[in-house]
This record gives sequence, C-alpha cells and structure tokens, in this order.
Amino acid sequence: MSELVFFSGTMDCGKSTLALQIGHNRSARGLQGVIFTRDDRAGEGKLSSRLGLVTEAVEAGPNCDLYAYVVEQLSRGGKVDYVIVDEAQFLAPEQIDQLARIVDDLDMDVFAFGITTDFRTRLFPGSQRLIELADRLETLQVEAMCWCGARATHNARTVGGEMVVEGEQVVVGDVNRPTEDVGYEVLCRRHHRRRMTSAAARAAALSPDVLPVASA
Ligand SMILES: Nc1ncnc2c1ncn2[C@@H]1O[C@H](COP(=O)(O)OP(=O)(O)O)[C@@H](O)[C@H]1O
Ligand SMILES: Cc1cn([C@H]2C[C@H](O)[C@@H](COP(=O)(O)O)O2)c(=O)[nH]c1=O
Repeated sequence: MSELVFFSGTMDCGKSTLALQIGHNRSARGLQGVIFTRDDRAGEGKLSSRLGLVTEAVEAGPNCDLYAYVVEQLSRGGKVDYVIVDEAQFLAPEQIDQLARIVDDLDMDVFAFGITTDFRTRLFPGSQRLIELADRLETLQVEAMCWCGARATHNARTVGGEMVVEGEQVVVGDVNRPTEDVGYEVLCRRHHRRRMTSAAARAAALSPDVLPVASA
C-alpha cells in the first residue's frame, strides 16, 4: 500500500540528506522518481544538503499542481514510481492535498520533508496539512542540538545577531550565518522561550554581573 510520509525535524537535522538517500537507493534499483522542492537555499530547482550533495528538482511554486505534473509525466509515457518533496513546509495546503491524491489515485509513495514550525513556534500551513493527512509521521533520528547540549526542538531566527519573534513567516536562510544577516539557530524549547541564543548565552557569561568580584 502506498503511503504519504512526512519526515520532519528542526532545521539542520538531515532532512534533505535523507531525501537524497531515499532517492539514491530507489534509483539504484531502477525506480524513477519526481523530486519537488521549493525555495531551496541552493537556488531554484535544486535539492541540496549541507553534506554537499545536490540534485536537480522540480521547483514547486505556488501555482504548481503537483498531481497534474505527475499525471502529465505519465501521460507522456514517462515512468514515475515515487515522489520526493523537500522544503514541504513552504507548500500551500492545497498542494499537500495534491500529494495525498498522488498516493491514493496513482498508487505511489510520497516522501515529504520539512520543518514543522516557524521561528515563532507556529505551524507552517503546509506542515499542518501534512500532519493532518500523512499516513505516517517520522521524526529524524539525528537530533540537532541546542548550544546547552539538550535536543533542539525549535527554530530561532536572528537579525543582526539578535533573536526576533516578529516578521514574515518565510525568509530563506541558513544556520551559522554572519551576525549581520538574517540567520537561524536551533534551540531547545527552554532557551527558545527565554530568547537565549548561543551568542546571548556567551554575552551573559561574560557580563560583569556574573564575573567574580574581588572583595575590597
Ligand atoms: N562537515 C560535516 N560533517 C558531517 N556531517 C555534517 C557536516 N556538515 C553537516 N553535517 C550534517 O548534515 C546535517 C544537515 O543536513 P541537511 O540535510 O542539510 O539538513 P536539513 O535538510 O534538515 O536542514 C547536520 O545536522 C549534520 O548532521
Ligand atoms: C524557521 C524558519 C525557517 N525558514 C526557512 C529557512 C530555510 O530556508 C528553510 C529551512 O530549511 P532547512 O533545509 O530545514 O534548513 O526554511 C523560514 O522561512 N521561516 C522560518 O520561520
């Protein structure tokens, strides 16, 4: 039975790497897939992993009907055995419904990869719909870590090095960026709630308030 599977985790936990591995293992057995992505950091029509691997993909913009795209490939005599979707959080809920239709009507596995929540800890609409519709939800096994050593569960956005909690939901970016840029950092919930990024924690540790004071 074909499945819609949603692989989710924080930023930088290996989702794109796993997407590439699943594609590689299937193509090694002669299966052919369609790879969709949206707004990958490497540019339009790319699926990239921080491990350095990158592959061509179909850019699923807001007007892309993913079900119609796959049907068209088949009607042209193309072979499509499975579908991979990276950055699935950026898809519209209707596009997630199209993925479910690919599974049910075309009997194909669909593997979707994405972050569930944004920098304000709110669900992305595409991820919400995936949670509602997926046959299976899988949490990535390689956990990203907060600076404190706890498991990172949330994504923080920084602007000029400071954590922010207001702004557009979608701003393409990366972790470990220079502080002047918009950047991201993964944190545990405790430190996300306290807006305590690694830089804020370092600054607090160096603050004169916490330095030992020599007695007079
Ligand atoms: N130099 C490196 N050596 C080993 N692993 C690395 C290196 N750089 C990145 N990684 C791994 O790649 C992961 C990020 O992979 P990626 O697929 O780009 O993540 P995601 O798609 O979830 O944002 C990191 O969590 C880390 O495990
Ligand atoms: C938290 C958050 C992230 N984004 C963007 C930043 C990246 O371009 C992607 C996530 O990619 P990754 O491969 O999982 O690292 O999402 C965003 O637009 N808004 C956010 O709140």
